[in-house]
Amino acid sequence: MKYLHTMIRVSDPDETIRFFNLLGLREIRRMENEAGRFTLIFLAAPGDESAQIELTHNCGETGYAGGRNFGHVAYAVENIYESCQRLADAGVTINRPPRDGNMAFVRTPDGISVELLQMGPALPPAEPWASAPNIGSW
Ligand SMILES: C[C@@H](O)C(=O)SC[C@H](NC(=O)CC[C@H](N)C(=O)O)C(=O)NCC(=O)O
Ligand code: NI
Repeated sequence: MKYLHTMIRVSDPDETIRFFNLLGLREIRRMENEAGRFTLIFLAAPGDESAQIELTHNCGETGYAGGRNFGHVAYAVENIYESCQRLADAGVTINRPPRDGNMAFVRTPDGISVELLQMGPALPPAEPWASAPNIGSW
């Protein structure tokens, strides 16, 4: 068996694509279904195209409230501080800052939790992250 993708339903596909673009993912294909009034958009990191996230947008459907049964999707990043700074500069809330130089959590525009993990060993503590508080329900 081979892992293919995780699917999340999204209220605003363009806003969600912009979010994942900040993480370095790029759209690799999309499927419009006129009859079903939905669009599927697949994104992956260049060089890691086999690990995809599928965005499902149902026309006119918004206001998703996250089910407790879904946890998060996780990505390994080259530099957790640079990734979080890029997200923060773009207005994304860093809900669980990388105080330990290793792990951070953010959320997609619909509130899906995304874990960011430092590739390899944790980085040394660095401000502003070392003393940054959790934000929101974390
Ligand atoms: C292409 C393949 O990866 C799919 O996931 S298609 C699965 C299919 N999706 C839809 O019908 C999208 C619109 C639907 N209204 C929805 O919101 O899912 C499907 O069977 N979805 C049902 C599901 O529970 O995933
Ligand atoms: Ni699917």
